[in-house]
Amino acid sequence: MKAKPTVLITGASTGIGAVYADRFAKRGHDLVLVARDLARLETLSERLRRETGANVDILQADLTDEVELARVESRVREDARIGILINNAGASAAGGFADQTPDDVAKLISLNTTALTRLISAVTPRFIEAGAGSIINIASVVGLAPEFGLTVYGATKAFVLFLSQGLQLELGPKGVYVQVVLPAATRTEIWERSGRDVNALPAVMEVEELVDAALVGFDRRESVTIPPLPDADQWKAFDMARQLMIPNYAQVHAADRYQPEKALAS
Ligand SMILES: NC(=O)C1=CN([C@@H]2O[C@H](COP(=O)(O)OP(=O)(O)OC[C@H]3O[C@@H](n4cnc5c(N)ncnc54)[C@H](OP(=O)(O)O)[C@@H]3O)[C@@H](O)[C@H]2O)C=CC1
Ligand SMILES: CC(=O)[C@H](N)C(=O)O
Repeated sequence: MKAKPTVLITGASTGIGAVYADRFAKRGHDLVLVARDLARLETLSERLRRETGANVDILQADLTDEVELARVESRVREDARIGILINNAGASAAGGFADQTPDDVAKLISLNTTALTRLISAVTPRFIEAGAGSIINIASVVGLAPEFGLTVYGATKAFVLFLSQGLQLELGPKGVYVQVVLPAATRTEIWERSGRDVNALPAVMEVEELVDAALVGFDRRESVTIPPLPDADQWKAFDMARQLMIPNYAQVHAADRYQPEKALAS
């Protein structure tokens, strides 16, 4: 048996997921690649087998389809060789909230949050029992900035950040490492797929640089990795401001500014 855990990567047919596949195969890991486009998955897996000698399995699945998602859940639940889960598959959508139909919105939520959460839920009991395992969740800086105008997409990514931080607190002491990665604009097909021109953006990172930077964070066992953010202290200050509010939430009375008599007087 190989000493290195097998890595299951969702959304591995192209973009960020395909580069993760390349990098983990070159590090000596076997892979399970998940996406819808079988031809692309086969081309990538053949190249990786040839170049690295890795065992590469393919699981063709639309993660918004309950039955197909259940097959991927079974795989992560039952295959004890899988020790790293990369929740990368995701999509964005053009236009503002009012331009998107209820079905558009539901599909984004289903792929970006429900599928990701179900896969973590499926793998967690096994990782806890082993006292080991890693989960990499791909969020986005958009989840920190409603100002970008990608409201539902950003909300799904805020969910991924929150979920990852909660899981770090719950699973970290049980030996499970959870990393959340927040890329900013990266040159992949996601832009064209969501009807936007990547070349119109002011600054775009190349996908290899993004993944290699995220792996530096992974190797350091960082909890939150924001490859494009120049000053790490900005994230620390933001997170500290959030934590400083926590002791102030438990109160018997509403704050003075909400006391009706004081509000009337002001
Ligand atoms: N590129 C960017 O600027 C940024 C990207 N991100 C995030 O990075 C992640 C990867 O995106 P990126 O590589 O850019 O995007 P791409 O569009 O290049 O790749 C998306 C991947 O997800 C797969 N996928 C899409 N829909 C489904 C589905 N329904 N079921 C299964 N797989 C699916 C695609 O494969 P297939 O079509 O074969 O199913 C593909 O492999 C996403 O979560 C995205 O939100 C975050 C911040 C910035
Ligand atoms: C890929 C997107 O749609 C988004 N702008 C992001 O940077 O996450």
